Amino acid sequence: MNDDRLAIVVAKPRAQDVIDALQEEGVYDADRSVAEHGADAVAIPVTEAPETVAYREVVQQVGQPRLRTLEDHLRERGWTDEELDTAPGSWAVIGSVVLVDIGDAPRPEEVGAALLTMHGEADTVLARGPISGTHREPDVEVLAGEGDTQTVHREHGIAYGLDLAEVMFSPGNKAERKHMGDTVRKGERVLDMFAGIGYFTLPMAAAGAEAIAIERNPTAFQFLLENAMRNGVQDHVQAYRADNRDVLAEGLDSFGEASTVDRIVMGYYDATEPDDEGGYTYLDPAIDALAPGGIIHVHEATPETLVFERPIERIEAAATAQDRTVEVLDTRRVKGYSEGVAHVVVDARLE
Ligand SMILES: C[S@@+](CC[C@H](N)C(=O)[O-])C[C@H]1O[C@@H](n2cnc3c(N)ncnc32)[C@H](O)[C@@H]1O
Repeated sequence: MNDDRLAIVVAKPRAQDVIDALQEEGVYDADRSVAEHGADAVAIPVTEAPETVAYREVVQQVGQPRLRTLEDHLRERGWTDEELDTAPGSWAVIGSVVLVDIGDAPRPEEVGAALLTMHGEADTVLARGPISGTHREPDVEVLAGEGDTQTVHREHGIAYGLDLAEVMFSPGNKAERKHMGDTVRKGERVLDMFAGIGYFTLPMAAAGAEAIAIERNPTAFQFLLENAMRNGVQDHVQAYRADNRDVLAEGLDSFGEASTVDRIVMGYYDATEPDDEGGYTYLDPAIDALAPGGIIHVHEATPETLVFERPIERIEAAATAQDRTVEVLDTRRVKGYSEGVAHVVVDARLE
């Protein structure tokens, strides 16, 4: 473990009080010298975030010290104000990996080293490039650390094993992953058409749903199977490595499943894509497989001017073509997708 991954910064006159409390709680290594930080403050390296009673008492007396920011770290490395303006404002910690959009920042490896110092739980920092292709494969570059891109990310009680160099993980979809676990009922039959490593399948199966998960990327599929076992839900996940259109064209019943499901998740930006014949590539087979009264969760990357209108219109058009009626239950913005384009979800019940 890096010795200086986490540090608290306090004004010098009070620093000794804080050090005493930290030593008492065993989170400060007394053999290490206290680093000078600016003219009037001291950076105190600690081995874990201090959450202890004695520490809180000190904070009550001297005020809340602050954790060192990325800006603090880069300033120490000589970054100018102008350069700091280009430093990343946010990043994600996924298991043992820090994932950062490096943008126009100079000296990315210094950003990597600083982030590694700040995140004691991480051993690798990756710069995130574009995610491309229908398999949604990421392009990443190791900035700092051991370069181990395989990790297990824990979120809302679910463990997601993955290799960030091989498959995507979208930190911005966290609330949506939780929502899918919260929304299913025990015993419900659900179909995850774009399952990936189990982003939505796992929380739904853990909540008691019986899930059919389809994923065509072999690497993501391998993680999906491992993750079902990792979370102890393998008996509630029936996984198919296939194109969902092929599975649905055959009919779920030809695979020994019930012919329809109660709920379908379409976690793919192009889920509402029209086809060349006036229909919809994925919506048509999905609606066909949805039981009367079933619920569909449709994701889309939507231009801001068309937010909610376009995905709702497409769902309605596809449903009408199959003599089904649509009740929109909810609409959500998940995150920004690109300049002027939002990642949105529509939940709808189809009678
Ligand atoms: C965008 S990723 C999953 C995103 C995920 N829902 C999330 O929250 O981050 C979409 C997945 O669908 C898979 N996929 C795309 N088209 C597919 C198809 N026609 N059949 C099966 N899987 C497909 C891709 O390989 C990818 O793993």
